[in-house]
Amino acid sequence: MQLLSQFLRRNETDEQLSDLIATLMVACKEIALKLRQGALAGIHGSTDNTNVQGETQKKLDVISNEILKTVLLNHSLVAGVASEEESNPVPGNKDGRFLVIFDPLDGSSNIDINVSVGTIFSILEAPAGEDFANEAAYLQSGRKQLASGYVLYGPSATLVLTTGHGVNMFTLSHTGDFLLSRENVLIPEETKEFAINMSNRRFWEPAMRNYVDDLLEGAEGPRGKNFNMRWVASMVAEVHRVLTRGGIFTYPWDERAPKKPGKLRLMYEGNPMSMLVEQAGGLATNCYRDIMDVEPDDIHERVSVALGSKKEVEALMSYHTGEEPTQVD
Ligand SMILES: O=P(O)(O)OC[C@H]1O[C@](O)(COP(=O)(O)O)[C@@H](O)[C@@H]1O
Ligand SMILES: [Mg+2]
Ligand SMILES: [Mg+2]
Repeated sequence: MQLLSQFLRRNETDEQLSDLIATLMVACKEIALKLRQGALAGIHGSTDNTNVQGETQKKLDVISNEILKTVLLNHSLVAGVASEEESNPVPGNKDGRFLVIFDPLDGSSNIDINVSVGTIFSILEAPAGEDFANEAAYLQSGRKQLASGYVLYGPSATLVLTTGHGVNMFTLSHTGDFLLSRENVLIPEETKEFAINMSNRRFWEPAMRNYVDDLLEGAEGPRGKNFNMRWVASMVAEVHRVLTRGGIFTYPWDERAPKKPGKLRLMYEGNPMSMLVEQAGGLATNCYRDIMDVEPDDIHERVSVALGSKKEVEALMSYHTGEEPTQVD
């Protein structure tokens, strides 16, 4: 069994980047421990606070955010962090080399019902001479990411990581180490499984309605095969399924908030997951173009997401031939 640190060394990963990833895992292990204790650790329920996204913060959203901030900002290589749960980026060491962007707890609605949640992260180079309290330094496209990944807190805690050379999985052992459990993950090109929140159907673009309607027609319809559907309501769990056995996951634009390009966040969710999916041979798009090509204007910017098995995402895109829906003001 190979330790995460041994694996990174064997693959000649930049030493400072490896050091940062190890530090991130210190924080994720702490979150995993809290989750394991569940109600006994006082992590269930909501706070009275609303975050910058306008969402009520769960207790564990706040706890995870604090753990990540404390651990990362104590690291000399970290110039600053940006979090889904923070209104503004938080500066670290002005001479640090990295920026870390994270969704401390993804799938928050699942905490209280004991279903999988996760931490998603994206690592960027800190541009020299910038003010790391200001979001301008962080507004880099997904293509600039040095590394990205997530830790899925499920029946086992699993780190899924890319440093730009494929995707690998590491499972947290009883000794507290992340051990290599799956190497060179590749997403099958074709699938018969899709994931979308069907309750929003009436708000989607006609192209998305037509695509999903055709999937539902099954073997008798234009797609000529039967599809199955899954919806966990934790992006980490959905992406993990896609990376493990293929599939398509989409949270598309919808007209409930027409000025927002989608529900999910470009910097905290869209970009890191897109890097993993592309590195595993899949596609990650906003239905019209690659998510990692979107130039961010705002640290909390939203994005429409359609990712997974290459041929299925291409099939979805072939329905989207018109103009992209309006983006932010
Ligand atoms: O409840 P809905 O609308 O189906 O949304 C589920 C989606 O929202 C999210 O929970 C958003 O993430 P957060 O929990 O970090 O806000 C995704 O993980 C998931 O895909
Ligand atoms: Mg999230
Ligand atoms: Mg979150």
